[in-house]
Amino acid sequence: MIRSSSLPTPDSARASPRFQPKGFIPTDEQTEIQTNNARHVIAMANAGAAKTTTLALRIAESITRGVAPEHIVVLTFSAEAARVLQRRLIEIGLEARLARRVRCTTFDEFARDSLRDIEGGDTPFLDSFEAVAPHVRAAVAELQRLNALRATPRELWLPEHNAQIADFLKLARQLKTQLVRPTLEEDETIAERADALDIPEGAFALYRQLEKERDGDGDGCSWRSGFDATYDLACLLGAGEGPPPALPKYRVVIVDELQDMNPASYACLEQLLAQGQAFFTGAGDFDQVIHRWAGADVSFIRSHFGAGWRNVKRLTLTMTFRHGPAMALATAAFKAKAVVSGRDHAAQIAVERYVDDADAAQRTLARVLDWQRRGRRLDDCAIILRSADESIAIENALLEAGIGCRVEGLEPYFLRPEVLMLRGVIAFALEDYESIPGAGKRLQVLQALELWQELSWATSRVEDLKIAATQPELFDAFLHGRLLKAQTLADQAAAALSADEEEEAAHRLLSLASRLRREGREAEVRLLLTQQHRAAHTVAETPAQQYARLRLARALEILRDAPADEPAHLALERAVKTLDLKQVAQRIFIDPANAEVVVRSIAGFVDSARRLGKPLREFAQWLREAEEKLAELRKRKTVLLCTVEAAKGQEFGAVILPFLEEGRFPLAGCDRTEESNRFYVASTRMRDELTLLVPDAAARVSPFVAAMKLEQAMARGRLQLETPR
Ligand SMILES: Nc1ncnc2c1ncn2[C@@H]1O[C@H](COP(=O)(O)OP(=O)(O)OP(=O)(O)O)[C@@H](O)[C@H]1O
Repeated sequence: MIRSSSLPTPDSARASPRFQPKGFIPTDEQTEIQTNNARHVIAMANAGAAKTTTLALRIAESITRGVAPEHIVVLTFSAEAARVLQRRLIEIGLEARLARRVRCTTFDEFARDSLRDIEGGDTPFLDSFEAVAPHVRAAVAELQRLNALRATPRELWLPEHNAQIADFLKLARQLKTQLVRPTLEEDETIAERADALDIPEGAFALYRQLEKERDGDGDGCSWRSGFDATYDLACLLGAGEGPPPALPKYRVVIVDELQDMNPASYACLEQLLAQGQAFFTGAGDFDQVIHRWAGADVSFIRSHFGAGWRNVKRLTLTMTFRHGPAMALATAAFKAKAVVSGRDHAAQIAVERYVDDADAAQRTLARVLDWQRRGRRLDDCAIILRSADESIAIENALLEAGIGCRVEGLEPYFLRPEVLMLRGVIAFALEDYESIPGAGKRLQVLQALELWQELSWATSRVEDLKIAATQPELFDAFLHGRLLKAQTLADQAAAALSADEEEEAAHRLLSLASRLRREGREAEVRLLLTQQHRAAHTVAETPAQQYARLRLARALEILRDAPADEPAHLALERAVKTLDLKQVAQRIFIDPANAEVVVRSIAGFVDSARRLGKPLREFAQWLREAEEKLAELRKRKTVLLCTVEAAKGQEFGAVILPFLEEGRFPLAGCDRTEESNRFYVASTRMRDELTLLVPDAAARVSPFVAAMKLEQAMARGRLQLETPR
């Protein structure tokens, strides 16, 4: 490994950095960071002030000075930011073959990889609240059991419903980012600790119980969900029993999005720096904290970051290069801070009023078309949404206009399980399986139907679903043999087995029966067969499954009985009402916000039928064609439809922000400062043009728009451009 001579900069190199980027000349501030001798360099700066670019310069400089790319690691909070930095290395002119060898990853991914090395194997990863919820329920049941055994059982708040479980899981994640261990001090009680943490006693008791379960029976951690790895690694590194486990020894450690760090990720970073005796450079912007839900802890970072380190240089990047003075001034007004533009460009900022969502979608589309008409690249235009479920009207408008769109941070609403499920219902009602193109899509539809009918099927049975998806006859058999048939004890048992296991079980039964017969034990044979007969005929479905089955049968009848020339949306509205999807969503999804999304995406789906005005069969045909068209459009340049979180770190020639209404952005019920940070992130993604879509009624307009003091910013911006520097 290349050691200490690799980064400290000789005076000659300081005067003229050896790495020269392509396409721009670094400012003195950038050069200072690129070539600095200090072991720790920290740069906090505004949006667009070249943080990512300068970190890329620093990396390229290290490589130019002989550090192997493999000895450099970039850590970020979001995967997108890691990708952006890796791309930026190439954009500034570092050879792609070198850039690709630099490890750019998230803190949690890094922690997961490190734990895999330390523990010598993979730990199952649960990637959603839905996947973790059964463990929470089991822990609640265990706590209730233990509590009942006490001489005087305590009154504990324990989550029962999905929404409460979601709240608990969010709280548990916060505790972990703060490195709150489940263990108690000597003589400390659970109630005392809960009190100190300012959380209900039951919540802390459950946190302890769940962590105990996750810890496994002494044979290692039994599962992890998001951010658990960072917490586990931080705990392991800080355990204090002997030397900490070895981490990969990096010579240069780079952190982008520094503001999103928390005590757990900081603990991992400190060890990484210490073990590799690494040089550190980090950059961030406190106004871009939008991940407090995931433990981003500004006060901790402000007060602790680098506090115990020696040889720390805090440097600044004062100019934004992303946009011209008008936008810089609007941002300065919005965040009440100094923002200076280093770009001579007259940014266009337009505010447009809309009457309703459909109108906002049409105006968004008009902006995109105008951008395209002026010869600008579609993929340099982004529509940024506060909430993923606001995409529906816009997706419909883009699709109808033949504009291809790619999504980040959200799922196209056509692929949401509730819409896939409805498409399955339509296909079954019309007996037109071809309306769902391709076996892959049909498989997704079958899986969505399973989910919505609240049926469980062993993962090993996915193969059966795949086969059903390829053959129309089996697709139909799935409807009658699985979805519309009351589940029996035998079905239940079979569902838990793979196809091979089921065959083996049947074979075992036959062998047993024939052996008993050979041995003349007829009574036992009869008993065996009676048991089997009973299992095959005893209905064993939950009330929810029965309700879902009857509702599905009724919805199919409604669609089949619809007059052939009736516009599809009327029959669909009746079917959707019968399916009662909102209530089912509240049961299936852990986060209550999901139930709202379900209602909105179904409404969007029915709305596309309403606008088309055609009968069901033609609507199904249109869906198929629309889907094929979409796939075709995606191969060309596409406009980006994304959430604020996904847009972070990126930049676009044109940015459109629709639905800027009080209650929608800022989103009702969310922390106001964080909402303001989100708006700051979203609006500062623009390079040349920004469109702000606001409601017609002035009283409903998002206060964020007024806070930008646009008229003033644009007038002063123009003046700045006209005045020679
Ligand atoms: N010296 C320079 N001259 C001109 N343009 C520059 C210079 N340095 C960086 N840029 C450009 O400025 C823009 C913003 O840079 P960058 O993305 O690095 O900012 P950032 O601070 O990381 O932004 P954010 O935090 O908002 O994601 C990019 O288009 C980049 O190419």
